[in-house]
This record gives sequence, structure tokens and C-alpha cells, in this order.
Amino acid sequence: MSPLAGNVVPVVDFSEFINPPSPEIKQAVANRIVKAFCTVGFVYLVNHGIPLESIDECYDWSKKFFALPVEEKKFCLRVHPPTGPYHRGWSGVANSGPGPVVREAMELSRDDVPAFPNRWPSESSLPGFRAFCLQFFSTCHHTQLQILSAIALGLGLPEEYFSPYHSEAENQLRFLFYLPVSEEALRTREEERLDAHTDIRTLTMLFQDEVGGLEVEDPGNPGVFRASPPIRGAMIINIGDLLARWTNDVLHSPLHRVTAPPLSSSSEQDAGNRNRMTPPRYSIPYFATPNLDAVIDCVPGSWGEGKMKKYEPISVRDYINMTVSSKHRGYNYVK
Ligand SMILES: O=C(O)CCC(=O)C(=O)O
Ligand SMILES: [Fe+2]
Repeated sequence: MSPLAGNVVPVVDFSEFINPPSPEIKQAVANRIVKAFCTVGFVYLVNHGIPLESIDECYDWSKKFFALPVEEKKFCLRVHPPTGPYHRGWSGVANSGPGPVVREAMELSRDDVPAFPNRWPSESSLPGFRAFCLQFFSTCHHTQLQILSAIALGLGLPEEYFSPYHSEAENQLRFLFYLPVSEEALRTREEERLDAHTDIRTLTMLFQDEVGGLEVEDPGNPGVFRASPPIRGAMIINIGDLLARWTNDVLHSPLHRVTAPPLSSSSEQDAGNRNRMTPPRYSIPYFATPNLDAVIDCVPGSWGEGKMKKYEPISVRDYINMTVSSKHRGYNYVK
């Protein structure tokens, strides 16, 4: 069976958007992306311009970080004020709530917000980590702006429509480490790697390793989740709540979750054995966020004659504060 069997997320080649042979072809790529975002809310992007070596190196750094002794990671203990989009640092053992710990996270952003500094491990414990992360952060920002240009074009807006709103890179890079856990417990939903949720911000660019387990709500069958298996080198992108609102719900912010990876055929006879452990899983989401003082109002063309405008203008800061406090209750490192 093809590894993509049952998958509902289209695969789009971004190379012809980055280096378009003609304006028509560029527009066609943009249209494909927007079509996917209007329905399933997700798209796999291949040939997106971020080199495979950088992605692989990013996983290596993430693994090195999570392999640090707990005392070193505690040095980066996460700060999460009750409001705002500021999440910086490591969360795992100490602040992860009453249930068993099934994941750890390390979050960072731009390095020049004195009120909310990043929480780096000491340079001697992980030399080069900080420099790599900041470089990867800006690489992702560059690609994020290209994706936003594609979305603007696909919506019939000027190509640079969303760019000025994202000039400050208030984005968040998150390293996720899902610990090995009983496969049976995941399959019976006694444990969750990550509960079903929607993302809050503009969009999320996600890199996932080869383990699998990401599932996306099927737009044709609400409540039914379909596996979105990893494609080597691809990123998978989803719309966040803020962009859905900004487009008057023309774009869809999809529910997604992380559950048990598919059983390999060689291990199927072993299914149900409570001692079988899932492999650890590493993923790297990058959350694009508009400038916090920007005010977003439903984009032109999303409302008018016969199309009601559903939302009033709101500042990004107010929107995020409102949403963070009301959502993601099961999401223990975003509380
Ligand atoms: O780990 C994954 O594949 C998904 C992560 C995710 O959805 C999130 O952090 O919001
Ligand atoms: Fe998510």
C-alpha cells in the first residue's frame, strides 16, 4: 500500500512559484495552494527552498538538546506569561501537569525582545546551538513570506499583501520530542501524543521525522482523522485561526493531532502487546505570527455583496491574548 494511502492533504511543488517559468504558472501554483487551504487547510510543500541538509541538521540539534541532562534543560525552563504569544524555553518534566509526560518542547523566537529573552542552554553545554537556531529561524521566516505571497496571489490579492504584517518575525520555532510510550496506550487513546487542536497564528510550517503519527481532520468527514505521513524533505503547512479569521473563513484552520504511528507490517502480529513501545518522535513546527500591533481586518474580496463580514478588526495582540486564554486547554506547554 502506498504510504500516502488515505491521505487527504495535497502535495504541491513550490519550485515553480519560487522560480516561475511564467506568471501563469506562478499563479497556478498559488491557486493550488489556496484551494488546499480552503478545504483541508493543509498542504505538503515540496521543493520549498529550505535545503534538506538544514532540516536534517535541525533535527540533529533538537536531538542533542533533548539529550542534555535534565539539570541543563532546567536552565532553559520555559517562561510563559498568562497572556501574549511569548513562549520561550524548555518544558518537560517540571511543568507538564499531572499526567504522564509524553513530550518535551523547546521554544524560541527572535533574539531581540529584551522583555522576553530566549532561554538558551549555556554555550559550553551545546556549542553552536544558538547560532544554528537563529539562522534556521530566519531561513524559515524567508520561506514563510514566500508562502504568504502565494496565498495572497491565490486569493486574488496583491502578492505582497501579507508581507508588511509579518515584517517583525514574531514567529515561534518549536522543537518537539515525543517520548517512547506504550503503543497500545496510544492506540486506545489512554495516552495522547498531542490532542486534537487548531493552531492560533497565521500559519504553521511543520517538519516531521520519519516516525509518523500526525493526523488531520478529513474535510469531507468531520470528526474523522486521516494520517498525514512524513514525506522526506517536505514541509507540511496548515492555516491557523488568525488567518482563517483574517480571510473571513475563506481559509480553513484545521483540527489536527498526533497519535500512534502506523504499525509496520512486520510488527502487526505484535499489536496489542502492552510492552511494545512506539519509537520516539521529533517534529519542528514554525508558527508564523503577524506583528503584534498590527490590526487585521477581513481581506478585500472575502466579504461584500452577498458575503457577510463575520469579524470586526482586531489587533494581533488582542486576538492572541483572547485565544490563548480560551483554547488549547489540553496543550500543557501552552497554558
Ligand atoms: O508534532 C507534530 O507533528 C504536530 C505539532 C503541532 O501540531 C503543534 O505543535 O501545534
Ligand atoms: Fe498544531
